[in-house]
Amino acid sequence: MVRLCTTFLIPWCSKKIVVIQQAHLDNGYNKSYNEENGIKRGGREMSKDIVFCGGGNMAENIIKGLLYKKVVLPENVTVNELLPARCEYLSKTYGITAVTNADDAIKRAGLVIIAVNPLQVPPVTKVLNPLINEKTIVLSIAAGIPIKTLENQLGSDRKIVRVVPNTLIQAGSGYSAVCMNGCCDDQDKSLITHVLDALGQIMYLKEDLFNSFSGFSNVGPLWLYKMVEALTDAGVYVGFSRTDARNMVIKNMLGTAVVLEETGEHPAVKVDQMTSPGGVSIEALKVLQQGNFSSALMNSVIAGIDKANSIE
Ligand SMILES: NC(=O)C1=CN([C@@H]2O[C@H](COP(=O)(O)OP(=O)(O)OC[C@H]3O[C@@H](n4cnc5c(N)ncnc54)[C@H](O)[C@@H]3O)[C@@H](O)[C@H]2O)C=CC1
Ligand SMILES: O=C(O)[C@@H]1CCC=N1
Repeated sequence: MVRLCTTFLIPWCSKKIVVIQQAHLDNGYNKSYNEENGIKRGGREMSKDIVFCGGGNMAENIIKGLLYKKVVLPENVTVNELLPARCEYLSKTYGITAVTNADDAIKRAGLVIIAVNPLQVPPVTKVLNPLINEKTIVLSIAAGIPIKTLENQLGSDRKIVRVVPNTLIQAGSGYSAVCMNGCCDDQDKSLITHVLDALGQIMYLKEDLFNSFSGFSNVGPLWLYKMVEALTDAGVYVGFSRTDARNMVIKNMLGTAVVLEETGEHPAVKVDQMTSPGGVSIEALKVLQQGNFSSALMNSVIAGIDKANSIE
């Protein structure tokens, strides 16, 4: 099951609201990848070929997003992946080319995306080095590998982009952080923006904020998943079925996000409005404060950022 975003206009509000709805993988999301299933050739596809080095989870999520949003056509995507079984899966599922040696495709590519684990980056850049040229954009999503390191391996005259990708690509919501070296120009920036737009929102950041971005925004869904889990358990504890409890929590979470985004109000204002004197909410809030909820979250964010700093 994946989630698709649909925009609706609601009567009392001039802005569009994004409503996340569920769709079965086999019924829609996947179909649009495959031209035989009637993919429409819009006018926004990239004219350049994309090569992914590494065809793991992140590469697959990005490919899904790009194909679903029609940023590229399947015939313009090649994956260079070590594992033959993975190549077979990716090419069958998405109609793209996935091979263990993609040297020719790399030579032709406008954009090469490094999507291997950080320790696997040096062997990949060694392969790329003789195959890319000063026009190729090399975009790396490898956590904790700075642009300087990539420049050392590929040449400081190469166009290099570093991205910490959104972890909620499936929902098309969540920020990706981007920075690029001095070889990239405005045209490269608009191409990268166009590509990353398909995954969610984009934030251009100085590279020295990347570890903080990883520990705060990229890890972000983790705290929300844990909150859904804990609240669902609480719902079960007080007698609701697990399904009902989960549904209630998820709708509350979606609704809360919509209210905050649409009104721009501080969450404390909304809490003030909910807490009637001597009522139920203020009682719940008192006990939550005793559990040091805010402090636990802040410490957890800091721990993630510390870890990111220690890896780099
Ligand atoms: N998983 C996540 O939520 C996030 C991951 N990242 C970064 O994305 C990168 C990829 O992560 P995942 O997709 O989760 O890893 P993964 O382990 O699922 O995928 C890596 C793939 O690269 C292949 N590979 C290894 N060496 C290769 C080589 N020399 N040539 C071609 N293919 C090779 C492996 O066989 C594997 O399929 C990592 O650097 C990670 O730091 C960044 C943000 C979030
Ligand atoms: O845990 C990690 O290393 C990365 C950062 C956010 C998601 N995965």
